[in-house]
Amino acid sequence: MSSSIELCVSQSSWLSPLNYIDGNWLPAASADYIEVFNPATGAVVAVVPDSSDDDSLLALDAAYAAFQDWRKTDVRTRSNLLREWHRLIVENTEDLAMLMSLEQGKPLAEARGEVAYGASYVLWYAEEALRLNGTILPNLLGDRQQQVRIEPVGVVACITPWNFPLAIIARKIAPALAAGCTVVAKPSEETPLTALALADLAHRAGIPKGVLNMVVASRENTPVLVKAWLDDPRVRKISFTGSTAVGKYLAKESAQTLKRLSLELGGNAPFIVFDSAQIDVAVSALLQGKFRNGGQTCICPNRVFVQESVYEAFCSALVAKVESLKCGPATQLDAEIGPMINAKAIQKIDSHIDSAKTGGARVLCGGFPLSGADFESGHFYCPTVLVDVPKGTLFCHEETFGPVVPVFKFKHEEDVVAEANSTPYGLAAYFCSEDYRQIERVAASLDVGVVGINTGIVASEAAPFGGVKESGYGREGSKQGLLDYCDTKYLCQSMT
Ligand SMILES: NC(=O)c1ccc[n+]([C@@H]2O[C@H](COP(=O)([O-])OP(=O)(O)OC[C@H]3O[C@@H](n4cnc5c(N)ncnc54)[C@H](O)[C@@H]3O)[C@@H](O)[C@H]2O)c1
Ligand SMILES: O=CCCC(=O)O
Repeated sequence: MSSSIELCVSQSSWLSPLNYIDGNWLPAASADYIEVFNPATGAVVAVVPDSSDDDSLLALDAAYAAFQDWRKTDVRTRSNLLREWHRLIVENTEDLAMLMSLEQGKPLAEARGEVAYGASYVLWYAEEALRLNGTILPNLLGDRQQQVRIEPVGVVACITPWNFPLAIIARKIAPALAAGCTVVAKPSEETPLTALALADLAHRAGIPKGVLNMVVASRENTPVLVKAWLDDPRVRKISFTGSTAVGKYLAKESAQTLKRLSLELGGNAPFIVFDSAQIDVAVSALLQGKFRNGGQTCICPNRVFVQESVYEAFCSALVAKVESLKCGPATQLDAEIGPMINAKAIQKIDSHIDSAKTGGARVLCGGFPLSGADFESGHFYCPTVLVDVPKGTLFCHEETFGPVVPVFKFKHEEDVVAEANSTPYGLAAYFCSEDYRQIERVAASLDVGVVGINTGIVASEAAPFGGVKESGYGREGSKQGLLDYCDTKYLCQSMT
């Protein structure tokens, strides 16, 4: 029998938030609002401002003004403010996790994990800020000294998706502030509450007014709100995480003012099981990666390729595990898979499964949305394993973003590597093998930014995270995630 709780956020201001601009909490200039829903129940959790370009320009004015001082603020002060922000995030883990589960649906244990994960980037960049050194070049010119300085790019616009409401925005804001940039941010309209709570904690940490600004808008108003930033030369960088379609639009529209871009876009990760793999290791790696956030993770394995000699053994071990996964709302403490974000997500999953079934795939478990009292909103999908999936089905072209494992059979290493690389995406790839030569060969041949080998969990604040091809460019995490917010300035000074 599972124990259940009420999702209860003790800080009531987090449930009626406003835009955060220049250190103040403001309604939208239009005074319009939008509702935020709990994807597990369909109930309205809160209302937030439906902002437009008036609001995004106000935020930009504040960020631009604040940049003039923040860029000159000594690095120790910036680092200490980030440390204090980190401390408050950790101290408020329970409220942040409850809020995240309410608006995004992920199980509470996973939401707590995301708070720790997101906070780890804030601490990392508080530390890395202290090591952002320039260089004096070797004396080649004799009478002139050459030095290279690292400077903040300026005002950064951060635009984020709904699937990791805390971690993704934290790992943009923290390095931007560490580098000396100021920020205008727009979280997803599906999950703005956690981001606004982070802004509240940044305010309490003492981050000066105007350094961080956050505005929220409906899907309808978002293009006009963001266009004001795209067209304005004061915004020097866009850091975006979301779909490839929107990423391409931002790249095109920001070309007029030649902004720097970091684009963390969609993926279609392959997961390859070679015949030398340990089956139990491969199954558990797949479960870790695939079912994170109910399959709604950009680096989730989306296509599973299994070598023919281990195909039957792997599939039956996999099905036994998948059948035992527990779905439910975050109010049930033993739930492992929460709801999908909305009804459109359920339709997409169904369409991928239908396309595979039409091509001859067999469903070994799941294959349908869940109904009943625990699944009130209709947004829960039964964890699914499909086998004998033919090439060319929708799984091969688009990310599914749901708890579905399509399994493809393969014979030869070179064929599966070609197949793995055969999408326009290049974010993550995984494989399981115990053959060290094969590990080296395959890791080198996969056209992606992130590779998991005998593991399904790869991300950490110390690692550069990001993709190649149509999964985008730029990296988050690691030193590189800080340098992406910096410009290089070369000084050549006469010494005579
Ligand atoms: N590579 C990564 O690190 C990573 C991480 C998480 C999610 N994702 C990807 O994000 C997608 C899921 O998130 P989503 O559905 O929120 O993506 P999305 O692209 O629809 O939305 C992302 C953000 O962009 C905003 N947006 C939408 N239209 C816009 C426009 N015309 N101009 C400016 N902003 C606009 C949205 O309001 C939201 O804040 C998936 O493709 C997933 O793979 C990638
Ligand atoms: O969805 C993408 C982010 C996932 C991660 O940070 O590991």
